[in-house]
Amino acid sequence: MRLHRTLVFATIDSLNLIFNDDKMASKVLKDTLKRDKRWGSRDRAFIAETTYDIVRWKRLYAEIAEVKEPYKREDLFRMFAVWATMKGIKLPDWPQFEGTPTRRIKGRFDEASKTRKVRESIPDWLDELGEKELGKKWDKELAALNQLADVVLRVNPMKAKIEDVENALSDLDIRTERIKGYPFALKLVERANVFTSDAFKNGWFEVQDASSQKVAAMLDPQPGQRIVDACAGAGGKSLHIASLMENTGQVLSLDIYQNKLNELKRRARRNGIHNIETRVIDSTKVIKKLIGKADKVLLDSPCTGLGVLKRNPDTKWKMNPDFLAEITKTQAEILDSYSRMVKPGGDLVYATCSILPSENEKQVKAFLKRESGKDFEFVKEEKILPSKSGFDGFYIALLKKKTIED
Ligand SMILES: C[S@@+](CC[C@H](N)C(=O)[O-])C[C@H]1O[C@@H](n2cnc3c(N)ncnc32)[C@H](O)[C@@H]1O
Repeated sequence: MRLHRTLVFATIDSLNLIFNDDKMASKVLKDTLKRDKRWGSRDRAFIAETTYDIVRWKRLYAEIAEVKEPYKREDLFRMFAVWATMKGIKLPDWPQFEGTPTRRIKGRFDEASKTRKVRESIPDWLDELGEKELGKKWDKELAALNQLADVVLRVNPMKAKIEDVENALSDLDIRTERIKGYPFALKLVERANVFTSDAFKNGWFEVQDASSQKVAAMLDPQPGQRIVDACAGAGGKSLHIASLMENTGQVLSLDIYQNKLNELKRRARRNGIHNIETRVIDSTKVIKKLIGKADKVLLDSPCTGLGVLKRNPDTKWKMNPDFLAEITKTQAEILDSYSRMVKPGGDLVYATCSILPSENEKQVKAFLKRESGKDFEFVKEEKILPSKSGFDGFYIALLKKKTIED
């Protein structure tokens, strides 16, 4: 592989914004990739994949390159040189790479790999937290969370059948595979930009990880029901739920951010979905008005996002040790307050994209012991571990609200 100056420079610029200006990787890349219209899909893929790789392995590469934060521009080039050397890519004779000790890099890699937190490239506090919460399982999960995420699609049954999407993408030379046990999922055999396809523009599918597709399945929405998706965000789960209800009944999608709900509405239009109504939670009244009104409530709760590190590797650098305490408090408040929307005999699904017991099963157990949870009983839960599923880490619990006679 030959390295192109503009692409390497765009990668270095992106890393500078992510590491030194605390910008989110996804947002930085979105902007960077708009910079030059002449870039083809391979050029864009190079910038995005290389940037994400170096973000994922930041601690390991920094240790090998012997650079410390805040990274100067030449430090970022040294980290890039480590990335290229580890991939077996020959460095060009640019001044930025002068004197790179290519042979020593491999030796330093072996040395650095002896310590888990350096080998797996994770901050000390997060490594300690993972071990405290997951014990021996942490080793395997941490390694799995450093694997590149697959691109998984969810076919929208309101617009297309799974074979329609397979054929449409195959016409564009994009190969897909079905995933056993996930009726609407298609996995891309190789990464590709599917967003420019007509099939996507016409709402035939959304990009949604396989584990995330299990959340609506656990909720088991039925046509005609009234379902509240209380932390709906941009609507990944709302769209799935609404499509399973075949555009009947009502999905009420709530969030504290109006801009996310606006995006949800745009996606619903593209998906041909008409049974979603959005409401921003701007006061406690929004929830109060809905007490006892929903057949089912989904709490796809805000969380540390530790289950989706393979997709968002910058989370591990942006999170801080206080965040877990803050977020578990919010999760408990959400459970206490929003569970009141479930009608007697109705269902409550609590989900996170985390693998930490304190955000998951411990949170549910504590809720069931509190006054607010006394009318609910535990039905089942699924703990999806990245090492076992190969997809994102998720937790999903189903609780039932007792009927008045109970
Ligand atoms: C895990 S994300 C939801 C993802 C979304 N359900 C999807 O499938 O695309 C959690 C969401 O909870 C929202 N949120 C945070 N605090 C909240 C609160 N107190 N009440 C309701 N939503 C909240 C966030 O804005 C975020 O969109």
